Amino acid sequence: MSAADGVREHYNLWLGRRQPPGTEDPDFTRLADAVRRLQDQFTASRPPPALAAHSADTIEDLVAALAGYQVGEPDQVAGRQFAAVGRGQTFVPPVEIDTFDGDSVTARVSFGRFYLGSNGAVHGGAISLLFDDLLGQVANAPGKPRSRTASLSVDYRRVIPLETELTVTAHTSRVEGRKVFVSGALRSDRHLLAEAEGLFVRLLADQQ
Ligand SMILES: CCCCCCCC(=O)SCCNC(=O)CCNC(=O)[C@H](O)C(C)(C)COP(=O)(O)OP(=O)(O)OC[C@H]1O[C@@H](n2cnc3c(N)ncnc32)[C@H](O)[C@@H]1OP(=O)(O)O
Repeated sequence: MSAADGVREHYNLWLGRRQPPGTEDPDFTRLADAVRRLQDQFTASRPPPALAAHSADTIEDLVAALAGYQVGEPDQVAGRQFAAVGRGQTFVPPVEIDTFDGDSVTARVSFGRFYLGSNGAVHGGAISLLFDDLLGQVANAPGKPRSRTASLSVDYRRVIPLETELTVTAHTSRVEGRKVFVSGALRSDRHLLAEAEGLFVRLLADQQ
């Protein structure tokens, strides 16, 4: 399967499950996209004081409006909007899944200005976050017991450019008892940029 087949919803891997029918929320998806763009614009902008104050007023009004609709984790929408890039989880870099076969995944990602470290390079923590999330999804793919990250090692091979479409892949390399080892790589069209090795430990009943 590929994204070109028009079955993109099949690759919504979070917890390895499709979004329950009837729970799509296009307005929330739009909101999540707006939050991402706000993060990028905020990071990149140097507004005059009046605009900074006006922006703060506007955002504070929005925070107050949303405060009336707080829900617990089971009812949370953010991170569960599978039609949205990055499933509406605006902390994790915006990943678009292309292929997934149960044990391996290929995806694309482009880091906006929000993820700048310094001197033009993507923040190293954002790369670790990308790998933790994607490798974690592979470890928690459909039919597999729930696991958590015990260890994550990242090798930064080259400076990772902002605002450039990159390919990220992950696959289960081996399983030893409760231990699931997942490998990942981030590439540009010319270079290997970073690699990761993750150890995900399957949870015991009292750890769920
Ligand atoms: C769908 C999801 C997508 C998002 C994915 C995001 C994933 C995450 O970020 S999860 C959040 C971050 N991680 C956590 O909060 C986990 C915190 N840690 C824990 O809860 C525990 O340490 C836990 C559950 C991982 C392991 O604890 P426990 O069940 O007691 O395992 P334990 O018996 O010590 O170890 C089991 C095996 O793993 C090995 N192991 C455990 N930790 C490590 C480690 N850090 N390094 C190497 N090996 C380790 C042990 O040596 C042991 O190996 P063996 O069976 O060969 O002797």
